[in-house]
Amino acid sequence: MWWKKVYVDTWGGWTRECFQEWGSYICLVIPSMFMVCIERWTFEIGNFLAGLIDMTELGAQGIIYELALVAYMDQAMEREVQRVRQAFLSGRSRPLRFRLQQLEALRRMVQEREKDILAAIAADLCKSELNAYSQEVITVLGEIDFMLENLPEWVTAKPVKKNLLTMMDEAYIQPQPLGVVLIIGAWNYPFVLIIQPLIGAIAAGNAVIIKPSELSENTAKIVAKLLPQYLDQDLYVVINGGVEETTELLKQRFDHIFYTGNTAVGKIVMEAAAKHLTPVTLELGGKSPCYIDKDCDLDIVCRRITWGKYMNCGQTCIAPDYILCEASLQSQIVWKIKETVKEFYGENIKESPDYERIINLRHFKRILSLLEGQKIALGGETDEATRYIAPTVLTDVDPKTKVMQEEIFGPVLPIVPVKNVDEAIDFINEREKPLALYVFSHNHKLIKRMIDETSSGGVTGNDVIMHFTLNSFPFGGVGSSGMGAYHGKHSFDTFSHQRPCLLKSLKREGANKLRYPPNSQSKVDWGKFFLLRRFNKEKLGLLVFTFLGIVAAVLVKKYQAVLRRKALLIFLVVHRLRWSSKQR
Ligand SMILES: NC(=O)c1ccc[n+]([C@@H]2O[C@H](COP(=O)([O-])OP(=O)(O)OC[C@H]3O[C@@H](n4cnc5c(N)ncnc54)[C@H](O)[C@@H]3O)[C@@H](O)[C@H]2O)c1
Ligand SMILES: CCCCCCCCCCCCCCCCCC=O
Repeated sequence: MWWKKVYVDTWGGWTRECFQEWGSYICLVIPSMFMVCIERWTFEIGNFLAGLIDMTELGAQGIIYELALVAYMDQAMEREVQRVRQAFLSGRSRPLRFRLQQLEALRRMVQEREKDILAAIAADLCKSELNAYSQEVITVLGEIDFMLENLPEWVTAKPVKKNLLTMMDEAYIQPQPLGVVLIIGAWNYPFVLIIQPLIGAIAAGNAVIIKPSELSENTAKIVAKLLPQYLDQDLYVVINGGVEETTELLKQRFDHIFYTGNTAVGKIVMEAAAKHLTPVTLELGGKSPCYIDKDCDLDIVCRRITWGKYMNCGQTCIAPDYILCEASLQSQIVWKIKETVKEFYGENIKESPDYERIINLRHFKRILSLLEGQKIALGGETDEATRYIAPTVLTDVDPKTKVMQEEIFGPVLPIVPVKNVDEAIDFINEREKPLALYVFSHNHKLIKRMIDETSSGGVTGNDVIMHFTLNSFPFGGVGSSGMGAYHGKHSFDTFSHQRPCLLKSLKREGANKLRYPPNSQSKVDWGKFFLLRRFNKEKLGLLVFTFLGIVAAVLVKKYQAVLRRKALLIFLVVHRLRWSSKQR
């Protein structure tokens, strides 16, 4: 029956997760039209009954339970966000000491539970634990250390330059937390993509709801299990679930939404955020081009591209999506990539612990469909049972074919021949702005030109991926590859409000009279003088005179005692001279 599927999906997804995590249970088994499933004690009884009755046999009543579930989910989401907001409003996430403690606790979690985390990532992506460590855990630990080192400096108020009207006042920028932040993660680097933004959000003093990707379910589960054991349970909450649950979650009001994933869903997230005027950071994808100039060392170039393209089986947002180069370079590139693949993964790639698998059957089939009608110069072997796709290179690819119309996100590397760098630049500029751009050449000027004449989220010259590792860089897209950025200080800024604070004195009202009504030409002239530093020529003399007067007054006040002594001395000397001349 159709409802069974819906029912089982829901039961098997967020609902079960959520109730397990909250330590309460759901009641759905009272065979009656009047099912009530709101309060915890009801769930406890219901859960007991659920053990006794096979719910899938309940027929039409299942539909009612399903409706009750949806209604419950609405309320549950709302209550959960409310709970986190209350925790934020308590103010305890704000003090620097608390933020540092939480970041240290997070670091402890990663270190103490490293094995569990690596096992979960490995299970989701068929990834070796060594690779999971170097691609995800290192990044997280590095980011925490960087935050702990710099946070005390970042949280302090920064004085700003003042104008003549505020020169006697206190003016500074105070970074402040935004409030409750929603972080939605993607499956391809399932740990780092939720924990790295979490680090920034904690550092900035926010409360956070994390929604990991349902496709990397092992990592989603381990994060939901571990975080409450180490972090404040009311401020930092994990909600697991799929599209249905994320849709419910997006109906709630947040103070910032940080989303990582594909561009189409990015639009859904932004639309939902717009209903509450919630600002968003969208870490999206796209087709990242890689231009290879003929003036370069092809051995090194191909080794670096092979590493970045086939890492995580091509499922990396900033993997080189396709190569642009002169047609004559193609065969050499294919040959050198082939040699490198052998060097990296051995003769039998399937046996290599360093070669991952495609996340699910849907993506497997999607990637296979991109190969149709293409000239496969390397690879192309596949195995549906294990979702294996060999490192593949396509040559002489027509830009109009499907493989060049969507982000590949798999181990398939098309080469599109271009005549020269001019054509490569035009090719890039005619398409959506990519998340990353790569250019290889000995010619530094050519690299600079490529950077100046194109746009992309980030660029690496003579390598791939590596700009991601530098946390002094803002990491993010531009145009359809995203908006906003994070990593290091950029994360802190993303999750902070830069609040301008001006503290005036209630004294010196004389100067303030200039801005009070009634207005006059003279007041406007003074305004021009104070704010624009522009002088009315006719009044220049008067201004200079006033200024000199002020200077004289200040000097007199400051050197009063000295002047008095000097005046007395002069008087005595003059008096003495006059007296001696009289004597003569
Ligand atoms: N810029 C980056 O940092 C970055 C990093 C990783 C991946 N990506 C991009 O992400 C894409 C791959 O990820 P994905 O999108 O397949 O991941 P995904 O399927 O895990 O989806 C991402 C998140 O969106 C949620 N989601 C999916 N459909 C939804 C809907 N209809 N409404 C609301 N929420 C929904 C999912 O639950 C998940 O949490 C690629 O385009 C890749 O380039 C970008
Ligand atoms: C000596 C061993 C050094 C190991 C470190 C090597 C650096 C590895 C860098 C991996 C970077 C992973 C990229 C993650 C991108 C995630 C965002 C997009 O999907």
